[in-house]
Amino acid sequence: MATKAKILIADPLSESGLSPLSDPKFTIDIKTGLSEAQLCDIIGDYAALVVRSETKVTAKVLACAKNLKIVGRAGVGVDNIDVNAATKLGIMVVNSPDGNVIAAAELTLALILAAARNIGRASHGMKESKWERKQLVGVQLKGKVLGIVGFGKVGQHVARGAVGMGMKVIATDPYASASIASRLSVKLTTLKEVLETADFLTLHTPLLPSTKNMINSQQLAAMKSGHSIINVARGGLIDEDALLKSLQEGHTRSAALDVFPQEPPFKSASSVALMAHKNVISTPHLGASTAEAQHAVAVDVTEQIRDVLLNQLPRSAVNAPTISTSDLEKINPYTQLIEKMGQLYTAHFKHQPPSYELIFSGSIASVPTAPLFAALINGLTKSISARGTTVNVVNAKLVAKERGIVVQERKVPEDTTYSSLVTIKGANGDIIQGFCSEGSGPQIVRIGDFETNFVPQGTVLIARNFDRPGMIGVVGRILGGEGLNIKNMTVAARKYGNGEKEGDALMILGVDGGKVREGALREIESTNGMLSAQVVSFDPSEEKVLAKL
Ligand SMILES: NC(=O)C1=CN([C@@H]2O[C@H](COP(=O)(O)OP(=O)(O)OC[C@H]3O[C@@H](n4cnc5c(N)ncnc54)[C@H](O)[C@@H]3O)[C@@H](O)[C@H]2O)C=CC1
Ligand SMILES: O=C(O)C(=O)COP(=O)(O)O
Repeated sequence: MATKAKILIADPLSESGLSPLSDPKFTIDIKTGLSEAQLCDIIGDYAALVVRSETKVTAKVLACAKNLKIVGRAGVGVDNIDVNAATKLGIMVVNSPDGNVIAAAELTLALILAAARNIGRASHGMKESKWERKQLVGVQLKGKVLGIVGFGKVGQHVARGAVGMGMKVIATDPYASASIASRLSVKLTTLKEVLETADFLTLHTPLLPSTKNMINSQQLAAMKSGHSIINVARGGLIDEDALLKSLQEGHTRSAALDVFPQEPPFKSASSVALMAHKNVISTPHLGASTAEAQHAVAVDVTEQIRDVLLNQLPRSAVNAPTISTSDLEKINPYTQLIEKMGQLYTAHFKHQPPSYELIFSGSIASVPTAPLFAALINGLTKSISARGTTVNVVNAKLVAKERGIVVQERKVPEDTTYSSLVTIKGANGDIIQGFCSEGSGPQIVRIGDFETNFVPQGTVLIARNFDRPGMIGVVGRILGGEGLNIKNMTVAARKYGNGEKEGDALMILGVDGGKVREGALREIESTNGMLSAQVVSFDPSEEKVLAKL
């Protein structure tokens, strides 16, 4: 990396968690509390952005982020990030799916206890010299039913604690594992049964269009009288006006809320009225706020930012495939190979068929191939896309769809002509083949009907000519006249199709000393005996990169 990659930390992060970024390749700016406009003004300079739940990473912010490769969410929920907009722009979004789970579950347990024993009201009264022993008689948790909506990581840990306190725990989650539930002595059931049986209801789903306002007046009415509701997930899951009405009617006994539709909630009339109710305990989104959780989420995210800025795949991307480090090591040389094969395909065959077969033979057939698909799309579209368009594992599928490119992948592990061979075959039968060797990296072994063996690097001129004496000399003279050197040369003979009957060959020349001008290329092409000529420039900066992101 020639220039330092700039990283913006836009929400408060644990200082101890920043150590993965203490590398001379990076500069870190900490600027918190920025408005959308302020963020738009400065984000263009940054390669990485780190946020928690406060900063809203909107489509507008992302559109201004011309150099942004990655947004790191130091926490679980990514509802403050426009993930779709990021995906379209090829910007990776990563989070920390585990770092604050225990913290969120422990706050939930604290709030269940607080709601059962009126701790908020009692503490508040004591500050006002009120000794309210009679008014604040609570309920016992042992033997009561805890209903969990969303039996993921936080929900499961809450269940462990609640079972430990002698509660009966039931949960609803369409994707929950029955074996985990049974191991934790939790009954998995429908939302209807959870609502009808729970004495305490706790929410642990993400905020999604399908979960927004999932607890509304209808659901509250279905619950038994005297229940308590705890929300340490997201404010938008509960209809606040409906909950306030239910509290006012005494149908809901108490509520404990850590999260609100707008945060801070003080400008929202609904939130303010709800928080003011005597049986509501509220906390300022403290679910993840323990020293341990903040250290864990910061390390989790800064490590991934470091990896992505060094062109490696992260371990928990929200909008890209996750690939193990060992698979990634195997894939890396092939991402370069396939990107170059794609580039060669577009340059040499001068057309883009609507569909391709991407065939992996030998050992490469056994690794996950999503980055290789992305490398193909990048290579095929590189010379014909607007400059600066990023194609990577994040947006490759979208770019392919937009350009109407369909790729069928085929894996043939038993084919071992080479230890690993990659074939790109267009719908009309045009083929490029290549493999990676340990010593010299990517190599091209077939272009169309011609068998060859060359390393795709630097500037390469490919000319098809009738196989007759003097052709190489002509090309050498024209290039020499342009001040260009031929640094290596391979002649590829026809091996496939009509074999030698055509009487032509491919000349593949590595050219040094500058660009091959369009005029020189036309002069070569119009030489008697020459059939076609193209130049492909393989970007030297990409020779060393790992899986392209
Ligand atoms: N207050 C705070 O500071 C914190 C809040 N959170 C919130 O808690 C949420 C849950 O976190 P994790 O358990 O780590 O996530 P998770 O992804 O492990 O679990 C979420 C579960 O919700 C389930 N789900 C989705 N839609 C559902 C529906 N309609 N009905 C029932 N279940 C549904 C999913 O199948 C999944 O099992 C996060 O999305 C985040 O918004 C997380 C950490 C801290
Ligand atoms: O991780 C989550 O989803 C949280 O809600 C934690 O939010 P925070 O990082 O504390 O702003």
